[in-house]
Amino acid sequence: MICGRRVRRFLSAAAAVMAGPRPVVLSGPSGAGKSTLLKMLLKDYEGVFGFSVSHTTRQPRPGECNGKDYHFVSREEMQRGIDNGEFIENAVFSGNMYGTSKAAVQAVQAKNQICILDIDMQGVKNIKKTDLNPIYISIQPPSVDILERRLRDRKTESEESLQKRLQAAREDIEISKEPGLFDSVIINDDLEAAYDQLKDTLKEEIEKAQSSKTS
Ligand SMILES: Nc1ncnc2c1ncn2[C@@H]1O[C@H](COP(=O)(O)OP(=O)(O)OP(=O)(O)O)[C@@H](O)[C@H]1O
Ligand SMILES: Nc1nc2c(ncn2[C@@H]2O[C@H](COP(=O)(O)O)[C@@H](O)[C@H]2O)c(=O)[nH]1
Repeated sequence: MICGRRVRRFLSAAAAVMAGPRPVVLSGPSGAGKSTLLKMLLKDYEGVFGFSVSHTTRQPRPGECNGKDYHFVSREEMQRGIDNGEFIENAVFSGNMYGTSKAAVQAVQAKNQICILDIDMQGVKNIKKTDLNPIYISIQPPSVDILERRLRDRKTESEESLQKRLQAAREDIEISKEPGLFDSVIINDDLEAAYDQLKDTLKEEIEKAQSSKTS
């Protein structure tokens, strides 16, 4: 009996190792600081994290790279991929289509890296229906007024897009308070403090990923 239990424990530990590190979902309002924080992680922990490159139908911003920041595609191409079952999740945000392809996640997991998904609240709800089993982290702004200032200063949005994003942000701020929806909710007021909190939340996974690289 004890032996059976030990074998089961051994097998489930072995399965966890074989499955690789748990992915990480970073969500939160547009402009809350998700990309800023994830770029810090990717730079400081080279080879430990890998970014799940989403598909989108929105136009690239100055400096954004196709295949690195997003796969920029037409609505027709995106819809074809969705119809062919190529996406784990997809959503319409501020009038544009976004989605996480199975290939994007597999490309990171094949390298045994911690896969980071930067997705909106609809994506969070849809990923919860899958067996991806990520760590869910919400990045929140200190207030809607500060969020608006950051988005305006970023100079990436038209007035129409900015207003849509602010409306989605108000909804996101409310939904993110739902108990159990996120493993951690980080208020990005001071950037360094928010980054420290993010690293602390991911400490165990980072250590596991680092030790599996050296062993
Ligand atoms: N703690 C902070 N204090 C001041 N400015 C910040 C802070 N964090 C991020 N920013 C700035 O706010 C703007 C929005 O940040 P960022 O682009 O990372 O947001 P995001 O959540 O990834 O947005 P989106 O979902 O639209 O891609 C950027 O110009 C960034 O430099
Ligand atoms: N559900 C998904 N949401 C995504 C995905 N990729 C990005 N996003 C979210 O969209 C908004 C807007 O992004 P932006 O780059 O246009 O500012 C933001 O909240 C992202 O998190 C995705 O694959 N699925």
